[in-house]
Amino acid sequence: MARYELVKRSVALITLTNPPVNASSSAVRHAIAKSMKCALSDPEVTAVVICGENGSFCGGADIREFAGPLKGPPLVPLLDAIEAGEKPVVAAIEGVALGGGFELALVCHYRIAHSKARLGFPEVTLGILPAAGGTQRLLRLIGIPAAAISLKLGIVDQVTEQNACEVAVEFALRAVAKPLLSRRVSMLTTRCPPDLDALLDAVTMQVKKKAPGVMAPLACIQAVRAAATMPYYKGIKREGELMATLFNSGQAWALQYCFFAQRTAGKWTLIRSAAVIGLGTMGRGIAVCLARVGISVIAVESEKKLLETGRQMVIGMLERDAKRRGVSASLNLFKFTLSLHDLKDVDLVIEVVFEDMALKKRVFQELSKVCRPATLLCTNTSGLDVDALAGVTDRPHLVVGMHFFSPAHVMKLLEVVCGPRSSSETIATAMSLGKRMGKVSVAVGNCPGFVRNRMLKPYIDQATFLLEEGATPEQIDKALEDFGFAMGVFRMSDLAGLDVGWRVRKESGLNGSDVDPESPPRRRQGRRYCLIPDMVCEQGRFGQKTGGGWYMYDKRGGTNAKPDPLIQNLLETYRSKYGIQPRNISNQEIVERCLFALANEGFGILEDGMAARPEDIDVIYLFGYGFPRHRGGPMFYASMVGLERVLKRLEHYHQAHPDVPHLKPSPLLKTLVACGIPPVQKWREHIKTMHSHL
Ligand SMILES: C[C@H](O)[C@H](C)C(=O)SCCNC(=O)CCNC(=O)[C@H](O)C(C)(C)COP(=O)([O-])OP(=O)([O-])OC[C@H]1O[C@@H](n2cnc3c(N)ncnc32)[C@H](O)[C@@H]1OP(=O)([O-])[O-]
Repeated sequence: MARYELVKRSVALITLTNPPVNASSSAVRHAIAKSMKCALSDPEVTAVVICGENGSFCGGADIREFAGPLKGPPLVPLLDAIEAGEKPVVAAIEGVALGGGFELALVCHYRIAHSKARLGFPEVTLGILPAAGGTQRLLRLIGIPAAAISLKLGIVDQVTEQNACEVAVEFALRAVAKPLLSRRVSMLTTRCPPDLDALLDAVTMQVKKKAPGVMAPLACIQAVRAAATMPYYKGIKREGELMATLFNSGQAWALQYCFFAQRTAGKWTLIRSAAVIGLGTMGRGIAVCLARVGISVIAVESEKKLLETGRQMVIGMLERDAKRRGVSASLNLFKFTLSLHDLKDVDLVIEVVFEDMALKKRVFQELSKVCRPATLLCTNTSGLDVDALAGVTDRPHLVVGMHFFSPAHVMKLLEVVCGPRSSSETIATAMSLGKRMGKVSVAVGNCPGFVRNRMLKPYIDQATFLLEEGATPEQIDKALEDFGFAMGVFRMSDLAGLDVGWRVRKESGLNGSDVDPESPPRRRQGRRYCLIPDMVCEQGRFGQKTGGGWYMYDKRGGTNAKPDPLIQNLLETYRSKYGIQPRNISNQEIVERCLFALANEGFGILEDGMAARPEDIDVIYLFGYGFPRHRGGPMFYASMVGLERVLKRLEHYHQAHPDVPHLKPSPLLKTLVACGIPPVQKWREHIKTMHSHL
């Protein structure tokens, strides 16, 4: 609810953390009190800066708490104590400082505001008045009457275009030696015009005319009178009395009701209830994503034991998630069942069963029978044909892919897979549901692997070919990490698990009993194939979860990757078995082969109309594979390198490895080079095939 840290050795930085607007809930007030105590008692700390997380200082008291009894430390003594403290406190205001948030800023000894910050007292719109000294301090600061911008009025000490927090920390360091007395706003005397009574009477008349019968503005005028005529300690008492009357009035209840009603009315949605079929790792993550945004979820499993395990895991995840966000876990939104018949009324179903087409088809056929005709049927397949599933239902237009990435409740990317028969409304609903769940949703076409996984294949293939040719997993990872990836390809594969890819390769006849016995070594289906990943899996090494994969780990689930002599051995044996003379491979070759193959597939995807634009591909890689943001994404990176150079290098590598089709430059890349290399944003104009929905 508030983070406390020491910056520049002597400034205590208190960051309010209560999304979305850092309202001063009881937990936030408690955290402020605790942090201030820490800051004032720590001899290292010479000054304090208070700011809010995510570009918002504080939206005031937490209105949701108004309905219940007051919990946590009351605001007035808390704010008075901040003002009275012996160390300078600076407010760093970005976004909003409203109501109690503005009052918090007013007790700080200095205020630094971003030029776009909004400061004010909207309490009258809630039927109340600023009741933590706001009416008393603001008037002492700016006098009566006052209307102009904050800096001129002297509300803020500095306006900045920069990061207000950083500016405030520097400001705080300079403020350390200065006396605080004149900075305590409650000690100032309100500047009053000589005709105060006449002025306030005139304003009262105006208010009565403009808002007849409305109590809060009139109470505000009385509070202003108190600020003008009484010392602070009496004025604040008067403010409190006026608040007490307003707070329990029907007008305040009605206005606060309107505040929330207005926001609820805007939340119209097609999807109120959903079902998740399959409670494996993915299904559980998806179920949590749905419940987190208030959608009721029916979770389905095929066996009692699996259902019970899934139930316990989901509850654990929800509780941890709710604790982290400081809200209560939405367990009541869940129903767990073994029967698909319970899904007859849901608005949307997400199928997350095993990656097996026949099984998925059976589920979709069954869903067609049990769900009402308007229910959307979504699949979380990571690469199977969405249209083939649509084909077994009675409503192909309502079938769409929603491809989440593991762990689904953490990873931001969602690929919305548009089949040729998915209707625009279906796609729009899936896209908006993704947005509601806080995902970055990208609409993609229905091709094997969709965008993220389709591009990943050539990238990983290159890495394994480089292993054959003489590189080690450590060397390849290091080159990619130096490029900017948080993890190289092998460390990343160990984290994700190697078994899924192994199974997919078996199913597509690339290894196992379906392989043509006549096929030459290290070739499958007419192209180069590296057997090393299969050999690693055959040893039961599936990555971090089994304690070993491309690296070794100290335990199952361990994350500390160490080079494994066993892998080194395996590589040497492999090379000598197939007569490969290992060579020294440069980091440049590693980066070029992996990243140009990745981008080349991206050009292919654009050409096939499976992504609408290069920006979509880049966003998929930023959020779905941790592509280094400062490189812009694979397509933008290619444009930065220069498409001509990318083309030349691909031609060079393809010549050296003619049995690797992924290195053959895509026709779109050639076209773009031939037509003068337009900027990324214009590539779309050169694509011939466009997907109808993208
Ligand atoms: C002691 C002291 O003297 C007194 C007694 C007080 O301090 S009384 C309190 C005084 N403070 C206010 O009157 C500020 C009221 N809020 C606003 O004016 C606006 O919200 C905003 C800050 C200018 C942002 O506008 P927005 O257009 O960007 O988004 P939004 O959709 O409006 O809001 C985004 C989400 O934030 C929620 N929210 C906003 N302010 C909140 C608040 N103060 N308390 C609780 N929730 C709040 C809102 O319900 C919505 O939630 P959800 O719908 O997403 O679940």
